[in-house]
Amino acid sequence: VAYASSSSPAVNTAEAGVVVPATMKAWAYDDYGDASVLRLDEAVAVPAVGEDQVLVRVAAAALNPVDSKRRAGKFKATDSPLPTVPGYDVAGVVVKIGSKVKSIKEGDEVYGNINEKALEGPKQSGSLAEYTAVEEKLLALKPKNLDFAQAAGLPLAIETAHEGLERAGFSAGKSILVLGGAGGVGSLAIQLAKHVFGASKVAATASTPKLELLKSLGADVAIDYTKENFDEQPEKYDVVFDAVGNKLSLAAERPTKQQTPSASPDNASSFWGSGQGEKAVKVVKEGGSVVVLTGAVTPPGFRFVVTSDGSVLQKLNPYLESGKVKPLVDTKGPFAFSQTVEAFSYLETGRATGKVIISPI
Ligand SMILES: NC(=O)C1=CN([C@@H]2O[C@H](COP(=O)(O)OP(=O)(O)OC[C@H]3O[C@@H](n4cnc5c(N)ncnc54)[C@H](OP(=O)(O)O)[C@@H]3O)[C@@H](O)[C@H]2O)C=CC1
Ligand SMILES: CC[C@H]1OC(C)=C(O)C1=O
Repeated sequence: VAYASSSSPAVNTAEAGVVVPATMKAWAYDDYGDASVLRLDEAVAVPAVGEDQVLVRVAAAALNPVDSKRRAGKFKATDSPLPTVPGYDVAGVVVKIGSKVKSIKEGDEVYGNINEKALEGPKQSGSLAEYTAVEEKLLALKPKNLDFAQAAGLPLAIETAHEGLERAGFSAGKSILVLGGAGGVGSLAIQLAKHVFGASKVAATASTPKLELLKSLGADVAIDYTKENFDEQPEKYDVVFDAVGNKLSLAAERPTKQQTPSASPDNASSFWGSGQGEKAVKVVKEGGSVVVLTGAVTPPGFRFVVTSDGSVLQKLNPYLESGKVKPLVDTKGPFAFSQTVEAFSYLETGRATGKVIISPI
């Protein structure tokens, strides 16, 4: 199947000893729907490389909720044309560079989120493939101490955590409550707040089995949301970061699950949380802000959509290479490339601890 490419078709030829095939294996879908629309295509055209792009031989990819929401057609109005090869996060080796590429060379080990604007025309040919083409400005050199699977899980989640903290004006000496501290974004929001921004206090929520994990990431206080409601605590915070987000209902709309102390995560298992933004405003200090990633938002809450930026990864690389900030890979993975549907099904339970990784590819 040929995929439209944003650049003039380039002939994939042998360059500098690297043989780039004309076709590749990739996961794709022709229609919107649940994970059953995914198919493994053995002969997808290797994407052409624009003058400002590089071609990456994919070693690992990470799944994000936006992949599932996009496949469900939630953003079809601004999506690129079908068929789609999904996947935002990539880690791999550069095998071809465009004529205007300056800071990356063939053989470099890189990582990044391949879609500058997550919902506005995401690439038709994504990272769940043997090759993907991506703008140099969206990539950074992989941290030397991380393997490809660990690196692949960082870009979109760490860029979201970083952008949310920046937009909230978070800074040293401030306090923060992270809702959903065990997730891809939440686990990085805790670490960045504590170890990069210099938080005076970090509190976070998760279910019972994950409380010690929150502490290990840097949380001073771990709140078990199955036993207590964070919005009934007396403490108030300079920033509340809602990294739980909203549910993904592929089926007909269901009533929003109200979080109650007796609720167990299993009751919410098919949801990405139930949008905690409204309750978050009850525990934010006067003049503080609430970071909302999806769903309803009321002031002092704000919502944003992550922008991919290789320079943010570059800036955070020292924290990653020193071990101050660590990737969290869900131990059910990494999933084999052939197990991508199973991996999406697991992600869509809303119970992933850190990132769901596909590797090797
Ligand atoms: N606006 C934007 O640009 C972006 C938006 N998002 C959105 O943010 C949300 C989170 O994304 P991501 O981190 O990748 O999601 P994940 O799939 O990684 O989140 C899974 C985690 O959520 C936790 N969780 C679920 N419900 C609750 C709850 N009620 N309270 C506390 N923790 C809970 C689970 O912990 P447990 O098992 O203990 O419940 C689990 O560890 C999604 O809705 C996503 O679409 C993400 C990135 C960018
Ligand atoms: C509405 C926010 C949307 O954008 C991303 C990247 C998600 O995961 C979303 O839900």
